Amino acid sequence: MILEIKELTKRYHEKSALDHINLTLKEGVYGLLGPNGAGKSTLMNILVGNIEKTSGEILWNGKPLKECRAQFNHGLGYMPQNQPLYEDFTGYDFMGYFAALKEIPRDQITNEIERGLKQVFLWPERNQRIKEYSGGMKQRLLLAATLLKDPEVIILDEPTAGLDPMQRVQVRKILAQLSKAKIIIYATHVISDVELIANEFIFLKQGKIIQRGTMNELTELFPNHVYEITCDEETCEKLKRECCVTRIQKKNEGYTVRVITKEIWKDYKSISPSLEDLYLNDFEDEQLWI
Ligand SMILES: Nc1ncnc2c1ncn2[C@@H]1O[C@H](COP(=O)(O)OP(=O)(O)OP(=O)(O)O)[C@@H](O)[C@H]1O
Repeated sequence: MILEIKELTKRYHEKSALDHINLTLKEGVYGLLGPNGAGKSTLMNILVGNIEKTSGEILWNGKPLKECRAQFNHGLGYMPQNQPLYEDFTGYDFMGYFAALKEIPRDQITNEIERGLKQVFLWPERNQRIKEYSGGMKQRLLLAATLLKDPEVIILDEPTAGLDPMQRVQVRKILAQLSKAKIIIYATHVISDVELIANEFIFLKQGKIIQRGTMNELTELFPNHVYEITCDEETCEKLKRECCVTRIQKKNEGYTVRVITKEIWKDYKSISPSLEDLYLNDFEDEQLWI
């Protein structure tokens, strides 16, 4: 399975939402990270066929996607942002509706719905109306509908939007249990959602890929720029003014401050960067400083 994206560009009038994107995706989980307006949804909408690209090429197993769109979409599960739900349906009926849309054969529908609802731990609530579901239950139902028919390509646009930390963990666990023989593209600006489950990370900024790689590959590119310094309040304030501070902990002996620096500080011992450090460094101009 191979999805190749070559020089993909999408322009809205003069503005490039995607600017010559090149990506080769094989089986694995890809964390697509970037702030608001980076181009994540545009990329996913082009892949699923909702919008037209301006230029570039997408190949699915070596064939231009436009020549095998029906076949590609047949094995695709897409969970867009802000997907509407039929609030008067029960969870079970909603799955039935999606199963029909996905043309699951009649004799398999019952089993598929049961498998799907159990997978997201909603089987006991299957006969409740969706309007009685919590936000987390609704997201899990949408995920179950997306996973119907066991798609080989799964595209998720902010699947944990609006969820509390426990519910985020639940969604992460469901995704981590899926078969490895899939291409999963998971777009988010919440690092912790993908940090543990993605094999590779793609950082998108203003329509361009600015970083791409495994955690090791990305962190190796960024040695000696992250420090954890124990200091007094005055130094802590100075660091906040002058550096990118990503965490402050108040302790008995003072403050422990996690800092990303542009220069190498020879007097201090650097620590390994986390994915969040890399993200904050790359998108520093778009973040609020602590
Ligand atoms: N229909 C449209 N017309 C004009 N500009 C658009 C349209 N859709 C998206 N854009 C612009 O394209 C850029 C990329 O938007 P996109 O929605 O892909 O970003 P995103 O990374 O998904 O953001 P978010 O995290 O907020 O969903 C933005 O500057 C956006 O304003």
